Amino acid sequence: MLDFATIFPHDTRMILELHSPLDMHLHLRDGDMLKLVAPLSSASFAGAVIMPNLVPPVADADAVQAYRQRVLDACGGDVFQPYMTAFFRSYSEKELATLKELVFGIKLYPAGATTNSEGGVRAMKDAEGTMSLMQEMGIPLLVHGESHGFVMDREAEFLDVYRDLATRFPRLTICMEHITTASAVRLLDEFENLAATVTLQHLLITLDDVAGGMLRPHLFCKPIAKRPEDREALLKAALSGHPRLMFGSDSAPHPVHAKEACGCAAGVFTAPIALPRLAALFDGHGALDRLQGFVSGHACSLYGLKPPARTVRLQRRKMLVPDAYEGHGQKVVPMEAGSVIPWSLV
Ligand SMILES: NC(=O)N[C@@H](CC(=O)O)C(=O)O
Ligand SMILES: [Zn+2]
Ligand SMILES: [Zn+2]
Repeated sequence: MLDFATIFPHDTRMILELHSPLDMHLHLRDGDMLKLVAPLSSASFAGAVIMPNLVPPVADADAVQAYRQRVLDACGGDVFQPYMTAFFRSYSEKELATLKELVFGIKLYPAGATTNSEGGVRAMKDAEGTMSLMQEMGIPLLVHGESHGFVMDREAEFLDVYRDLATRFPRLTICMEHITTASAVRLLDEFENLAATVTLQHLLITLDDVAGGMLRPHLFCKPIAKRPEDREALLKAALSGHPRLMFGSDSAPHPVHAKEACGCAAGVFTAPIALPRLAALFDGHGALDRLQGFVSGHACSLYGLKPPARTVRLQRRKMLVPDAYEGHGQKVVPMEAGSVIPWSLV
């Protein structure tokens, strides 16, 4: 695996080759939605960490294996490695031993914090036994880190939980999923066993973009986008190549009728624009050489991943983002629908 992407600046089109890009946090759903969105991820990425918040959640070995097969079937012919996760609950040592062979990690949701998380953890102390087994067995813990407090403060309030877990389980790799605040970026540097993913939207937008003018349902997600200084801190960490910060799109498709509704579902659909939009962002900051690490290298080093060898080529040529993606009776609207991105997949 090469450390750096290959850049061909002499080409007027400017081609960027990414080696085995990975999406470290992805919702593919199931059924017809899975059939529509899986190929849009496998067209760009060599692999992805697949979230388990289906209804019912993916919470045992049989469910993981069956879901993995449905994901592979939906990706068609693309070489794509689904890194499966199981929904956190109290698991026995025997169950964890079986799961360890099948999953990348176990994903903890505080009960009710986000989409399909009702069966999540109600009291963190009930989770300790399983976490301690995970630590012994080397199974990473992925966390949706939000309290049940005021919406803008939920992540900041959860940071004490991360601190506590990182201290009490020093050999457990804990990934703070989709961080949105400057304080979470600072916490990353306090503990070697903490890692984090960050989404495309949280590098680009603030709450102003969601609700500062006309309400933009397709930018509404959990955790909600925060303040300009938070976005700056996330962007700075990503562009500077922070080794424990990884790209995780959190691409979370909901049918258009669930987004354009008086009760709007949380989740931004970014899978098909993620890599071109990231290339445009990193290019705009003169940091294209940092993209390979962000979308693959950091994750491979941290978790010892060996994704399938695949080269994904991007070019500095315009992409018009479709108004919607439709198929299999489903319709989903991507972020930046109808706009032009200066980069595209070759
Ligand atoms: N991010 C979101 O707003 N929604 C995600 C769940 C999650 O990752 O929290 C979803 O599954 O829709
Ligand atoms: Zn989440
Ligand atoms: Zn998510």
